[in-house]
Amino acid sequence: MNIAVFGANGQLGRCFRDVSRESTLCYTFYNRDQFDISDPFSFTELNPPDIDVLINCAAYTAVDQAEEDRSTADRINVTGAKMLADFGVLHNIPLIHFSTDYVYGKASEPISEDQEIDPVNYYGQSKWNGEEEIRKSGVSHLIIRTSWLYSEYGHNFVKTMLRLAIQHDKIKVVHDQTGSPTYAQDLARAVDQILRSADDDLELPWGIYNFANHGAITWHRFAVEILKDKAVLVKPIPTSDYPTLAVRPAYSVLDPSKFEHAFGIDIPQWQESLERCMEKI
Ligand SMILES: NC(=O)C1=CN([C@@H]2O[C@H](COP(=O)(O)OP(=O)(O)OC[C@H]3O[C@@H](n4cnc5c(N)ncnc54)[C@H](OP(=O)(O)O)[C@@H]3O)[C@@H](O)[C@H]2O)C=CC1
Ligand SMILES: Cc1cn([C@H]2C[C@H](O)[C@@H](COP(=O)(O)OP(=O)(O)O[C@H]3O[C@@H](C)C(=O)[C@@H](O)[C@H]3O)O2)c(=O)[nH]c1=O
Repeated sequence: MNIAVFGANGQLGRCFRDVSRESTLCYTFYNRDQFDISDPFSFTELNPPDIDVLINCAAYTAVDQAEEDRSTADRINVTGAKMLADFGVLHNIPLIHFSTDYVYGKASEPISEDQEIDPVNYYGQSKWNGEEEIRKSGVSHLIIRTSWLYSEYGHNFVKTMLRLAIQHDKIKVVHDQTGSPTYAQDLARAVDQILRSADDDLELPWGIYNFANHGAITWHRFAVEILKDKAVLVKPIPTSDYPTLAVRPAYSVLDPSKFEHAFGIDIPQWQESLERCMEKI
């Protein structure tokens, strides 16, 4: 099975590169310089008969910047997603795409896929609009909504905390936002597992799924766990003391049970996954 991965130099893309080294599947990776998902000319470089599955790791993920640069967020998260979906429809190639917990509205208990959509920020809105384009296109798709992704690669909260701990003896982190930290390697491995166990016709239970490591934690407690071996004070603060351009949800814990049941994959607890990641950083 031949798989084309776009946005291959982002953190999730790089986790797919790691997973591909131990996989029986044949992956081809395209970084942004090699393939811009929002540029129609990029698509002329692809040879459809050589591709069985499209995996889209490309996205505009700068949550605060998206508030002020909506057109770029739209170009990548909406138009880019649409162009990949249209390419998939034209050549009958399924698309695996990633979305975010930030598409959901207010919640107070673990969020399932049928929870109301009501993004609290523009990044979330653009990701939702991208999802809609994929659904409308008619392409066979998995849209996997994940949250609080981190890994040894790229920009993420775990690496930011480790960097701040070198620069400061006190870090302030919000204690009133709760979510599900998710190790990007677990997500890439799970997708590879799904594709390895698919039949030749690639008959999969297409649709929308949540994927997050099990467990719920605040950003503050997560920072404390990341920095437990460091000589740094992690002070809990309310969100009002950490003003940002974009609003973040107060409660954003994803329920991944639909994914686990559909694909027979057990997703680890966040503590176990964080430990594996920290060993690699
Ligand atoms: N990070 C997180 O916490 C979460 C992420 N997600 C979703 O998971 C997916 C993967 O995210 P993650 O790996 O963390 O994101 P990253 O920001 O680490 O990676 C995104 C990649 O997309 C590339 N890219 C941007 N625009 C284009 C374009 N027009 N064409 C091709 N490539 C492009 C970027 O290139 P460059 O490096 O040059 O900018 C970057 O390498 C995304 O869909 C994201 O929305 C969901 C929930 C949480
Ligand atoms: C760096 C820092 C952040 N914070 C707060 C701000 C914010 O509320 C929270 C997390 O900050 P970040 O900027 O890392 O988080 P953010 O960019 O909002 O992370 C999100 O990224 C997108 C792409 C997603 O899809 C989401 O699932 C989520 O992972 O921690 C502090 O309180 N203190 C700090 O020193």
